[in-house]
Amino acid sequence: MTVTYSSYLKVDELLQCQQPLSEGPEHDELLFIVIHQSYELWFKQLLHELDFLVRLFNGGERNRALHTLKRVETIYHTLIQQVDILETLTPLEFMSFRDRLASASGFQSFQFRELEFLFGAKDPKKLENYKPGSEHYQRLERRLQAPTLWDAFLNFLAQEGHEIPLSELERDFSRVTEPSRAVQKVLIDVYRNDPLVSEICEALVDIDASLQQWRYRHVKMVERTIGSKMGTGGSSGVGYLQSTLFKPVFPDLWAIRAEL
Ligand code: HEM
Ligand SMILES: N[C@@H](CC(=O)c1ccccc1NC=O)C(=O)O
Repeated sequence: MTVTYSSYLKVDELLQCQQPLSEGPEHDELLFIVIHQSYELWFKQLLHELDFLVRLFNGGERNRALHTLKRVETIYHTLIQQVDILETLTPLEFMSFRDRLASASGFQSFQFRELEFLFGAKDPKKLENYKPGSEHYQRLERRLQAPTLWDAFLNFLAQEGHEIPLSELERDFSRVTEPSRAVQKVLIDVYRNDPLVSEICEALVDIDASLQQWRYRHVKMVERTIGSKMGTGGSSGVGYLQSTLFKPVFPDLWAIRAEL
């Protein structure tokens, strides 16, 4: 069969995937679904790029790593911009279908959790939201045990001849990355002596800043939409989301800035 725009992109299948639950249905529910589905598609693309990036770091491919980092950052930029659209959803518009969401919540986005794990925000408690043995559980379990993007970067630095302690390279990957003074000393040296690798460091800082910015935009959007209501996922809502702010995923890159 000839390939056409619709057959290649599976447009008919794609357009079947937006199924509002409200009576009517309520006008604004479609926007809510479309926004979330587009986030999930971009999460898929980000996981694809970041898995590739881990391989590029392990293979010492500095130029392609930098190129991929720039693409990742551009996608995050778009994800942050998308919050603008959701901010046009007023509290009354959201309330017109919110009860239909029952206990469903962004809490349950397994791709979001996979991204967190890849960035090093490891937390076995996050698995409790999924059924043991299910595909989503297995995906998360695999990511919990796997080296993070930062681990791959440290591996790359070690291959380039930098003195990364063995305790960092062979750490327990299922744990959060802790700041390390030895790594910070290497990074300071990189910033002073290796322009391309320092550009890679800056691209990592850009991404870290974007992750934090997304959280900030999400919590302010939530605050204007549901105020102090509890979250459908069972958390306190805005208060819980505020507690997730200002946690960098690459703390060593922030720690050294006063010494540069
Ligand atoms: C009107 C729009 C939205 C509202 C009112 C909202 C509200 C909330 C609330 C209250 C929570 C806390 C968990 C809970 O108890 O439910 C939460 C978590 C979350 N939301 Fe949203 N959200 C909205 C849109 C989005 C969008 C578009 C995304 C993109 C995928 C998203 C992703 C997430 C994620 C990933 C979490 C978990 C955060 C974490 O645990 O660190 N949300 N949201
Ligand atoms: N947690 C939100 C509901 C919500 O936003 C949501 C519900 C189902 C699927 C995705 C969602 N988005 C992010 O949390 C609330 O408490 O209103």
